[in-house]
Amino acid sequence: MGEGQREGKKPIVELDGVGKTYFRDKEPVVVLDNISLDIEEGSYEALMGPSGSGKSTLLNLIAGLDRPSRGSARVAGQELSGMSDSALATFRSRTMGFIFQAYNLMPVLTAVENVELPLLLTKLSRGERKKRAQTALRVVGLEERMNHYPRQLSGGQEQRVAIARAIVNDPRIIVADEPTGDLDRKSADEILTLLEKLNKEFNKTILMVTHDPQAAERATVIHRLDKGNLS
Ligand SMILES: Nc1ncnc2c1ncn2[C@@H]1O[C@H](COP(=O)(O)OP(=O)(O)OP(=O)(O)O)[C@@H](O)[C@H]1O
Repeated sequence: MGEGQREGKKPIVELDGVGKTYFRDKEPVVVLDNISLDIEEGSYEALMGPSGSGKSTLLNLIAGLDRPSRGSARVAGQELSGMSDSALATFRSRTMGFIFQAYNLMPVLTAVENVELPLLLTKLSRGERKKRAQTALRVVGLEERMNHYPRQLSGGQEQRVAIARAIVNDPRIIVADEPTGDLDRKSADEILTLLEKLNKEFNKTILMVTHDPQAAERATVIHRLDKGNLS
């Protein structure tokens, strides 16, 4: 047995001494101080903390939307800190699914066309793209609405379309920033149940930023961020 096999699988997210400093009027603002965090593949983890504590900044670093100022961020086996913009874009399109509070659907596109969008960057044929988009809509229970426009859908349904769009490229990790922030309790619970299904049935690793304690409780691990550090 090789050394690697004996050690077992490495975490899908490995942050070591990660910091992020922004500059405002040339003054440094330390948003993340010294974050070390491992996330195992297949886990469902929540990130909580007061407003301005750096939750979205941390999520964006893990997702490859931004780069750390200090430290090492290894995600899905790749070191993100020194990566070029184009390498980061490739990393995101292969590894990440994104869900935001504001669903960010294109109003002029139907549900199925919105879900197909991430696949336009791939070499898949038109027919294959449509088939995959329909499959993703089936997973979120919205196949019947595939030809509806966003304005013809409820907020909860719009978020389900956004989730279908997030999973259409079969990402290993889903990052969700306040995915239930704009929804009533019932729709929020439906979205949380769907995220649980993606985690349990499809083995997606999920990292969710939330202010909602009921949402965080559905995750298996809750991390708390305070003034740029995990407590
Ligand atoms: N691009 C940027 N340039 C300068 N400062 C930034 C930038 N992005 C975030 N910040 C600052 O970093 C701090 C943390 O922001 P962040 O959005 O990560 O917090 P948060 O915990 O997600 O907050 P909230 O719960 O209110 O969304 C804030 O003080 C914010 O103003």
